[in-house]
Amino acid sequence: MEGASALPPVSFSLSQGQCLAVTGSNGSGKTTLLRVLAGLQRPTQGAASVRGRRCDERDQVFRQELAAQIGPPPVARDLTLDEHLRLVAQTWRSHEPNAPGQVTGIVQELGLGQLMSRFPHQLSSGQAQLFALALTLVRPSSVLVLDEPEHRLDVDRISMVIETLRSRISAGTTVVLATHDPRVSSELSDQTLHLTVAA
Ligand SMILES: Nc1ncnc2c1ncn2[C@@H]1O[C@H](COP(=O)(O)OP(=O)(O)OP(=O)(O)O)[C@@H](O)[C@H]1O
Repeated sequence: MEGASALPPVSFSLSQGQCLAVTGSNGSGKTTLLRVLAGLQRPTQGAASVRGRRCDERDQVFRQELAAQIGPPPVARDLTLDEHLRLVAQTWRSHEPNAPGQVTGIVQELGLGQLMSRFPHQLSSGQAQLFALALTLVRPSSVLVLDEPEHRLDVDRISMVIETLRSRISAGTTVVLATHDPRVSSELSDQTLHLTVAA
């Protein structure tokens, strides 16, 4: 619809190690807000910044700060999960001697060990969701932006994701997540931003 607003006016700031849960009904603008924060979309009004730097995915300094999982990630059909994760870890952590250890740790945290030799198209939808999260966590970041990290997960896997994110937040990572799950919001967030459908 021409002239329709995808996101109502919002304003917030977060300190290091805080978690904001963005809630609201379908179409209220959660993903749009996350896309703005991830620098994938410019707001038509207002501004978003991370550590004083405008959100822009083309800015390499910004990209080093913020990792986002918004929708399914692009994947290579002929690389296994293990190869994907090692590729991302080696790209972002080339100067870290323990880059392979980072992959192992995340695979364990998210219970993906049995799936590492599969291709992405051989995963269930919930397994694909966990893999997408692993791809996001395997690279360094001080800010995580996650769109419905509980999407398609069973209750045990949601607990696993909550624990994984809780440990990142305790270690100082700032998290902004959109969620439809009150448990994710109540167990992780310091602040909640509830969006209502823009007029
Ligand atoms: N590519 C697009 N082009 C035009 N309008 C869009 C586009 N993507 C989303 N919108 C519109 O922007 C508004 C906000 O959508 P958004 O995806 O941010 O909502 P959401 O809160 O994440 O919804 P959900 O809970 O269903 O994921 C909706 O009215 C939607 O129809």
